[in-house]
Amino acid sequence: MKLAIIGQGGHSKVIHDIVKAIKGIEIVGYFDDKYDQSYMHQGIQYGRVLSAKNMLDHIDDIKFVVAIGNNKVRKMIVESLNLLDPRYAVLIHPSAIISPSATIGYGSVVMANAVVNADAVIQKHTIINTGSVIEHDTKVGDFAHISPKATLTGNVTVEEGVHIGAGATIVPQISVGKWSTIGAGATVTKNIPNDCTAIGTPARIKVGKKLIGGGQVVK
Ligand SMILES: CC(=O)SCCNC(=O)CCNC(=O)[C@H](O)C(C)(C)COP(=O)(O)OP(=O)(O)OC[C@H]1O[C@@H](n2cnc3c(N)ncnc32)[C@H](O)[C@@H]1OP(=O)(O)O
Repeated sequence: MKLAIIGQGGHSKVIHDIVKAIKGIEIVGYFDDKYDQSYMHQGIQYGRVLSAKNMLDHIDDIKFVVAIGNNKVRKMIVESLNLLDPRYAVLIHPSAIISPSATIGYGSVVMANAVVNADAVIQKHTIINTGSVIEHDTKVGDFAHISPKATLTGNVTVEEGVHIGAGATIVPQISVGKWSTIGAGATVTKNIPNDCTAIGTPARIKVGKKLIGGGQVVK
């Protein structure tokens, strides 16, 4: 497979290592807005993010991955590129364990030692980061990021754009609403609405300096 990597920050270094570990993938382009102009070096194309699309003129079977950790920026770039879903690669580190009944959407990346169990549904352009666990029947929405060592237990729903912080745990049956953030190390025991941040054990919703949960202001 020929692959162009879009984004050249810290997250993309890890994706680069995954690509090398998978074998059989040839990197044919790196794209980032840090490159002022397009140029070719040792057979690899470099250029600004949106110029990645021009690769389609030269390589019919090329695939892309948007290797940017920020969920909103990743979505913005995918929308700007406006490519068909199958143009995006699914990259899974060889040490990850994926159930045969789980599904992983286009553009998603599963990092080393992650586990995705039976009937889990991972949608598009997600990051299933190092050592995270996605348990049976759990759904992870488009553009979500499950950080290292986070655990989504069974039948959890994580909606579009959610960021689950490192080491956080979501207990069974719970849902986390669109574009919300769960702090590192939190334990989420109640449903979390859209567009908010929750921290701690049990997790409370953060409103400015205050933490709100179970209908009462905790602090
Ligand atoms: C490979 C990778 O690196 S993947 C990236 C993984 N990234 C993560 O896991 C980060 C997840 N993000 C966090 O945990 C963040 O701290 C957030 C989003 C929860 C909060 O961020 P902010 O809104 O900027 O909060 P801020 O840093 O101002 O802290 C506000 C208060 O909450 C506390 N706080 C912040 N995060 C947490 C947390 N995870 N758990 C408990 N308390 C926290 C702070 O100590 C501070 O307390 P204080 O007011 O008593 O001093």
